Parts: sequence; structure tokens; C-alpha cells
Amino acid sequence: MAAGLIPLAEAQRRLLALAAPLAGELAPLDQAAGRWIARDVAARRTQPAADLSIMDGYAIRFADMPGPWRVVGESAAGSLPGFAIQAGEAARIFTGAPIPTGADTVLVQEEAAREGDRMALNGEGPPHAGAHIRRKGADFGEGAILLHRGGRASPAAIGLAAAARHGALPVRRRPRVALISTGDELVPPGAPTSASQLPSSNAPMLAALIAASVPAEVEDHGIVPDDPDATAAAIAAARHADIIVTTGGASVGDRDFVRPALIAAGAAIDFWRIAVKPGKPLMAGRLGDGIVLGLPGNPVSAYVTARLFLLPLIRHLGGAADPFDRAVAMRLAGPLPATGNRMEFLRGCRVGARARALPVQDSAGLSGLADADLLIVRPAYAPPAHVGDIARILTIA
Ligand SMILES: Nc1nc2c(c(=O)[nH]1)N[C@H]1C(S)=C(S)[C@@H](COP(=O)(O)OP(=O)(O)OC[C@H]3O[C@@H](n4cnc5c(N)ncnc54)[C@H](O)[C@@H]3O)O[C@H]1N2
Ligand code: MOO
Repeated sequence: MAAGLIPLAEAQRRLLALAAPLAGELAPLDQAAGRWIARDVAARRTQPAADLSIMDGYAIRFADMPGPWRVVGESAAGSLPGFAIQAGEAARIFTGAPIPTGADTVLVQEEAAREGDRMALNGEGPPHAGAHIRRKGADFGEGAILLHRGGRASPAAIGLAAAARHGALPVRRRPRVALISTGDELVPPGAPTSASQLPSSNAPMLAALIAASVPAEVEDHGIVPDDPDATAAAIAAARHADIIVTTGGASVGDRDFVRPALIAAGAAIDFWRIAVKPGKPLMAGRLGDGIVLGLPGNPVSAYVTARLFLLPLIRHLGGAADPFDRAVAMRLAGPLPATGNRMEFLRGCRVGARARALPVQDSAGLSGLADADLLIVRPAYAPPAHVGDIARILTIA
């Protein structure tokens, strides 16, 4: 591996080792969605709570097939039938209604002919005893562990929690993320620019990436000029955050003030510079109770390192058991050159079921990043790849 550059997996491991998941709190279901479960959650009821009809029709005894039957009552969702059926009797029943005692099968109404309290078979009838009944406890029983610590409160998990009589869920606090953009050349998005200036695109891009991906409270601390005092002041103003993210000023130039400013503020830098392209000058460390993550200034480098480090760190602090994006395998639609001493993340597009790298791979090229719908992951020191070879892919939403 390249001298001094930390391999991706080691850097990711070291970053997550810098801090433990945040405290848990009980959040109402609408506040819990998308966050991670802080402790196992058990069902507070059995679902269904009784044997229920899956269809509109008649509750019967299968032994009485093929009828006819005398209809002796009705069962609708929301109340328990206060009667039982005997031999030769049926009960009108609706979807979701409890099965009366004595009945063991539901005959769907499309296969029944009714006249007054007489009902006869008008079709094939139920195939077996127990047909069209959802059994008590078929979904879950009271006391069963339904949601596990470290799992995500997905939309389905929120529905499951509600069904299990939980109005709130134990989840981790949302990480607070402070974004600091550094560079004399930067102006706020939308402001006029001269030939020596450019709009700061990293903070809005990162805020949007976080909003689309993970639960977090994001604060944009704006643009800081390339100046040691201004950089120190910006870091001091962001110290309450769980994660301070800087972009730019992370490389080796004389005007790269972020690392010295962090060290002066008391940060313990754990690593700097990784064997990843784009994204080499990534820096990570601890500052007080928080984590500082210095992303490169080049916008594509900032995006890629945010995907590889910032989102997993937010998930880790947020309590996720599995904080990393999973790569999927796809065949290549075009050849790729050999790689050098860094692992590469190439911007690419789907071509049918295959992946093709875009022709220009500039780490400042936002139009290419916006066109891309995937990143092709290439190991360091890989030989050229050919059409049809299998590659690892990270998707871009
Ligand atoms: N002699 C060397 N020079 C460079 C090296 C190196 O190893 N030796 N590494 C290069 C690599 S790789 C990268 S990536 C860049 C990253 O450097 P920095 O993180 O210090 O970033 P800056 O120099 O401040 O900016 C780089 C580039 O990105 C633009 N930028 C910065 N912030 C923003 C923003 N918020 N929005 C939009 N664009 C931004 C900035 O204007 C620069 O053009 O260093 C190489 N150099
Ligand atoms: O690490 Mo840099 O992002 O390759 O341009």
C-alpha cells in the first residue's frame, strides 16, 4: 500500500472506534422513523388477538359441507360475537371479524346463495377446514421481540411497533453535525462570483446527502476564509456538535489551515490521508466529546468521502448495527484502466443491467457526479478490467 496512505477499511474502522453510539431516548413514532433502535422491543399484545375471517362470507363448520345452513347471527370487525354456532348453522361474517365459537372455516360470499336465514353452497366451497381464517397470534405473540437493538425504525418497523401497542420507540439521539466550508475563493450559493471565486457547493450537497440518507441535525456554519484565527474561531463555534465536518484546507499546501487549527484546539488527529481516489486528504480525530472529520475540498472527493465515512459515522453514532453501505455486484459495460496505489470510486451509469464508467473522472466535476447513478469500486493495484467483468458497485440515489 502507498506509503503513509491508510487503506479504506482500516480508516473506516479507526473512525468508528473514535466514538460510541449516542444516548437512547423514547421518541413518539413520528419522531422515531428512520432512527435506530436503542434496545430490543417486545410486543405488548398478540396479533391477531383472536381468530379472524380473511374474507367476507359465512363462518361454518367444515364437517357440515356441502350445506345447506341456517344463518343464526352476524360477526363484524370491532366486536366479539356473543353466540356460538351448532351443527348445520352458519354466521354471516365480514373481513377482519372474529370467528364465532363452533365455526372452523369461512365460505366466501361469492360461493354462497342466501335467502332469508337459509344459505346454500353456490360453487366449490372452501378447499379445507380452516380456510380463510387468520389464526390468533399468526403475526406475533405478546412478549415476542419484534425490533432488535441496532436495527432501523423503517416504515414497516414503525407500523409493526404501532400494531404491537407502542406509541413511542427507544431510539438513539440524532447526531448533531456542523458543516464548515473553508476557502478564500468561496462565496455563498446564489451570490455573484468573480473569475477568482466559486460558489460553495459542498455544504448544500452534504446537507442534502444527509437529509436523504440518515437522521441527523445539520447546522451549516458557513464559509471560513483561509486564515488560522478564522478557522480556529469556526471550530470553537462548532464544538457542541457530535461531528464537526470541514471541507477543504485538508491537503498539504501552505494555506491548508484546518489540521493545524484542529490540533491547536486540542484535537487528537487519529489519521490523515487515505488510499482512496478521490478523497486522499481525508482527516479524522477527536475533539473533546466530538469527532472531527476533515473532508477534501474537491466536490466529488467530498461526496465520495461523505458516502464512505460521514454517513457511516452518523449511522454508528445513531446506533446502527450495520453502518456501511453494501456494495452490489454488476458486470461492466465498458473496459476500465489499471488502478494505482489508491482504491478508486469511479462515477458511472447503468447501461441495462451493466455498469459503465463516465468518460471524465475529475474530482471537481459536479456535472459528472450529478449524471452518475452509481460508483464503480476498484481495488488498488488492479489490472485493467474488461467488458463483462464483475465489479462492486455502490448505488447513488
Ligand atoms: N501537492 C499536493 N497537492 C494536492 C494533493 C497532494 O497530495 N499534494 N492532494 C490533492 C488532492 S487528491 C485533493 S482532493 C485536493 C484537496 O485539497 P483540500 O482538501 O486541501 O481542498 P482545497 O485545496 O481547499 O480545495 C480543493 C478544490 O476544491 C474547491 N473547493 C473547496 N471547498 C469547496 C466548496 N465548499 N465548494 C466547492 N468547491 C470547493 C477549491 O476551490 C479547490 O479547487 O488537494 C490536491 N492537492
Ligand atoms: O483525493 Mo483527490 O480527491 O483525488 O482529487
